[in-house]
Amino acid sequence: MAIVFIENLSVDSCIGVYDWEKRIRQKLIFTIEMAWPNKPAAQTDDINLALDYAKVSQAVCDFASSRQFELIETMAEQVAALIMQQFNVSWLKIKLAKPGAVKQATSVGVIIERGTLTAENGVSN
Ligand SMILES: Nc1nc2c(c(=O)[nH]1)N=C([C@H](O)[C@@H](O)CO)CN2
Repeated sequence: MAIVFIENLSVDSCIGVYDWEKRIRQKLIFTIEMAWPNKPAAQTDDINLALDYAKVSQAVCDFASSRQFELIETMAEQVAALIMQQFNVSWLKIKLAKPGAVKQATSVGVIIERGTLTAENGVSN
């Protein structure tokens, strides 16, 4: 199985349920795992056959920093859809943390998994 991952991608976003939150920007931290058949890229050493984690990271930053939602659930869902559509990813897992949200906790957030793992998208060798 092959997974391309992005760990602790930090983005400032306008996110939150309460009125005061709609007037500020808060830190969101994305950790993303994406299934990808890595063998073609590894065998040819060709970035065009790889899932480019730099391009995915930029797309997530651009999206999350320019959109406004109340719930982190909505943000996670929309980012999942963006990655799956724009980068042809058929399975992914996103952990989205909002570290400043609960004073007594290091972090809070959601984890979602979308799509299916198949032999074609990376579950097997
Ligand atoms: N499951 C969720 N619970 C809460 C969310 C959220 O997005 N998902 N958001 C808030 C507030 O915006 C909070 O972050 C303010 O401290 C509360 N609970």
